[in-house]
Amino acid sequence: MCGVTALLLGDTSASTAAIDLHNSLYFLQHRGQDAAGITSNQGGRLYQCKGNGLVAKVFDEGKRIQNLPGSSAIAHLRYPTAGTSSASEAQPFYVNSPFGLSLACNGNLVNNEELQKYLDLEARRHINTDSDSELLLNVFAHALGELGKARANVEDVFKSLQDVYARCNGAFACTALIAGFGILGFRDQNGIRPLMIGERPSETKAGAKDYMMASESIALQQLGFKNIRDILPGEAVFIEKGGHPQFRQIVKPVSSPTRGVMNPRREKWLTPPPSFEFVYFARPDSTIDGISVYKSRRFMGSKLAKRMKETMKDLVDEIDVVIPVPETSNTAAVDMATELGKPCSNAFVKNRYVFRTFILPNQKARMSGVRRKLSPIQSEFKGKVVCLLDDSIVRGTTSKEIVQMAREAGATKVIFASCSPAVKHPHVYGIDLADPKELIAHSRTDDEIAHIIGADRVIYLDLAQCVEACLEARVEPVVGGMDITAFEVGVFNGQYRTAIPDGYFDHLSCLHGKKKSKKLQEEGVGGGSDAQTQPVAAVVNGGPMNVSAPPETHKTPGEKSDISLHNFGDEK
Ligand SMILES: O=P(O)(O)OC[C@H]1O[C@H](OP(=O)(O)OP(=O)(O)O)[C@H](O)[C@@H]1O
Ligand SMILES: NC(=O)CC[C@H](N)C(=O)O
Ligand SMILES: [Mg+2]
Repeated sequence: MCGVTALLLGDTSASTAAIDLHNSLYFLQHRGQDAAGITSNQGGRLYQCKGNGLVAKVFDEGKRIQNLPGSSAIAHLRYPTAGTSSASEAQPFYVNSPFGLSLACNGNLVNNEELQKYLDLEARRHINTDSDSELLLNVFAHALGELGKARANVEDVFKSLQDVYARCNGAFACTALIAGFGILGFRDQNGIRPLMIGERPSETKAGAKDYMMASESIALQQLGFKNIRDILPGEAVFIEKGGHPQFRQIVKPVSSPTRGVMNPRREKWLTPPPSFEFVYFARPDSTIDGISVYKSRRFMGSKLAKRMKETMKDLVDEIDVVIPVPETSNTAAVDMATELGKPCSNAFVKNRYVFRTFILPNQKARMSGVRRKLSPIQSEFKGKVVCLLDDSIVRGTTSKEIVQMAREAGATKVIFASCSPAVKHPHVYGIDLADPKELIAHSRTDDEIAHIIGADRVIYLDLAQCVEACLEARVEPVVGGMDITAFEVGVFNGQYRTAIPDGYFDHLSCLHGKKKSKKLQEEGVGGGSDAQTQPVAAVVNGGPMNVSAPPETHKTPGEKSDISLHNFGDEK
């Protein structure tokens, strides 16, 4: 679940877009901890800094931002779902033709093989990594190039996007930069990944406005952007240098009985936001598709408590205390405890120097991460029946460790409650949950799950209640007459929003197996590092990279067009 942003300053002579974008990445760090990057644009030149690691590391605490001049820029935070964790797959991606394009993508495509063939045999474009986002960028670049123009206009950009929507199957919310021309944002026709846009007055040019796009509203809000509106499913927005946003519905939202259909009476589109954003991914201080993440989590907590009172009354009576598993479930815990009529205790302390564990790249790191991150206040557990509350149980890594810690601290009974329904199916739209065998709830009963994690009882929120919680948390009408009636809930019920090609899951399991053995090799179990075989973009500690100059399109006359690539990571 990556994070993307883009900024175009109203003052085209300003050179500071990367400063704000660098800031924006700190607000979205929870969406991807593996890699980060920014591409900026000054005149006809693109500048780039990207690499593996947290934002602070990649940009050397901000020191590298001074090498990213320009009044426009795009940025990315990566949590890999396709390809590998190599620094060469850090984003934004760049292609020189046509015009000099750079793209950052949050999402996951499910027809990569088909796209690879198309790009190889028909479009004749070279793909240098295993990243699906590089495929998407090349589909777009090819369509734009095929128009055969020396200079593109806004209509050309929108027209080329039609090819992206037609060929790319899966989820994508992207920001892109066209050298010397402007910034672009677009969201797939299912609206599976979020993207929004806001505006603020320019600080340096009277009457002009800055425009920024981001995966979550909090990044826009904290940087002073107002009039924040979601980009709609199937919609794109292009902002030309010195211009205003131009919106275009590239394709209609997908029609299905439950979503993306035109409501004939109200002439509104019904759109399904992604449920996992509300359960886990997004920050509670963000609003997505008009729904407050904070409120949705509070409602999930109170609804789960109601379900517990209905289905396990005797056990509820025994509970002494409700204890959230920090950090995401903190928001739901007070409402749950209030509804149950029990005290709530922050009896697990989160180490503030350890980040999210679920999105770490391998199981060993995830397991050691939990103990490093969470520790119990012993007195709050000793001799008590505790109800531990988490937002989700996915692989069971956190719950297993946490239950054990609660018992070690003296709890007499442990009930484990999950604010989301059981995660039984792979996530195919941007969460690294490809292999169902990794999911603790896949083909298991609640009792079996309780046994595995060592709890006396496990209870989940109902899918219908989870959806209700999100619907009740609406705080703003969605623009464009979109109405929300349903959510993307494939992980819970196995019904996906897009066609999944035959053999896709087997293919993913196989890739996953390969990645695992590669990881073991890197860790020395089986020997051999692949440091010699990195794709060319993975230049260790970067330096300018010699690539062909983009054509003279969208450039101020006399300006040079080249790109300085500065990649970090893959350090062995
Ligand atoms: O069953 P699992 O595979 O362990 O996955 C679920 C857990 O992972 C996440 O926590 P994480 O530490 O990533 O983030 P948080 O601090 O935001 O809760 C989530 O909040 C659950 O606690
Ligand atoms: N989580 C995401 O959005 C990942 C983007 C892309 N699929 C990658 O693996 O880099
Ligand atoms: Mg958690």
